[in-house]
Amino acid sequence: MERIDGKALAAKVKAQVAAEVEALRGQGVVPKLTVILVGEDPASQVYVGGKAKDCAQCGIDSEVLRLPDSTTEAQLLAEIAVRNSDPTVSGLLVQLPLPRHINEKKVIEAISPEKDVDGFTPVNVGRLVIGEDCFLPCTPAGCIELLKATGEPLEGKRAVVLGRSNIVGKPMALLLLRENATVTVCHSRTRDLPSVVREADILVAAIGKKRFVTPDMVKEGALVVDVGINRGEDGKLYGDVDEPGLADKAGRITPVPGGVGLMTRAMLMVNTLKAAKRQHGLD
Ligand SMILES: NC(=O)C1=CN([C@@H]2O[C@H](COP(=O)(O)OP(=O)(O)OC[C@H]3O[C@@H](n4cnc5c(N)ncnc54)[C@H](OP(=O)(O)O)[C@@H]3O)[C@@H](O)[C@H]2O)C=CC1
Ligand SMILES: Nc1nc(=O)c2c([nH]1)NC[C@@H]1CN(c3ccc(C(=O)N[C@@H](CCC(=O)O)C(=O)O)cc3)C=[N+]21
Repeated sequence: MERIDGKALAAKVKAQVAAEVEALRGQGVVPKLTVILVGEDPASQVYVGGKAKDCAQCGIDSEVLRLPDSTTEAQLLAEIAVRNSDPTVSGLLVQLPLPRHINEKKVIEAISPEKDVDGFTPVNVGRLVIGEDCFLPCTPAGCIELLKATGEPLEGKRAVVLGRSNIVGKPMALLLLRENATVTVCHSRTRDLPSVVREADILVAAIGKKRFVTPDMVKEGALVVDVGINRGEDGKLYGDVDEPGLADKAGRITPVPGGVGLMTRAMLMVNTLKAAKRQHGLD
């Protein structure tokens, strides 16, 4: 299979954002992203560092608020409220997962929908479902951009999404539907999953299991988007798809690393720019 270059596409998207940010700054508007990180999760530390770097590349101001693991839910909600009403903050996100003593649902619901650059709040999810303008969740939006970059039409294709989480699988299915693909969603209760997956012209794997998708499950010529980020015992990153095993098949695949993760970050920059423009009546 041929690789779809997420690094190149992410660089292109960020360059476009940077050019628009520069123009906005000329009009006196400075986009800013605030990331709230609670606790010491090592993966989250890495992701948050990546986001700050992307902001710098795009000319977007960024602020990371690091709160200790002992932070109470009430304290976190109070910090969110401060950013919601701070006009210099364009986009606000709370890095997941949160420590167990904090209710994730309550926290997400506290974020102002106009600053919800993750697209996780019920208001944005609802807008997505009914096809209104909204902040698209970054990972599924990045997957669509990677698929479109292949130049292959998505319309009418049979798409299979592996996984039904609120942040990846479910919104992914909605975005593919919007592209006029015929969409099936698989999960842990799906019967005879390999035979469903074999039907896919477009396969999006987001279940969080290292190399779960084996070559026998993949149709010849398929477009495969590998969302999985699994750290192996060797310390390396592995996708949900056995990419080396697909070497001799026709089709295209996004690599891990170098695929969806980078596009997730690029789409966050797109959303932060969009938030800033809207808050200044420029969109
Ligand atoms: N590249 C990126 O930017 C991002 C990558 N990720 C990665 O994507 C992966 C998925 O993340 P996320 O959606 O948050 O994960 P969740 O754990 O929230 O969801 C996993 C989904 O996969 C399903 N599933 C689990 N095991 C099986 C199985 N054996 N057979 C069929 N279905 C199964 C679950 O089914 P059920 O609902 O029935 O339990 C669930 O719907 C992870 O590796 C994560 O690290 C996530 C976000 C961003
Ligand atoms: N509120 C919130 N929003 C998120 O968007 C969010 C989150 N919480 N929690 C965790 C997941 C995961 N996620 C990734 C982001 C970048 C890479 C990424 O840059 N990956 C690189 C490799 C990074 C590495 O080498 O470790 C790549 O795939 O090439 C991966 C995964 C965002 N998430």
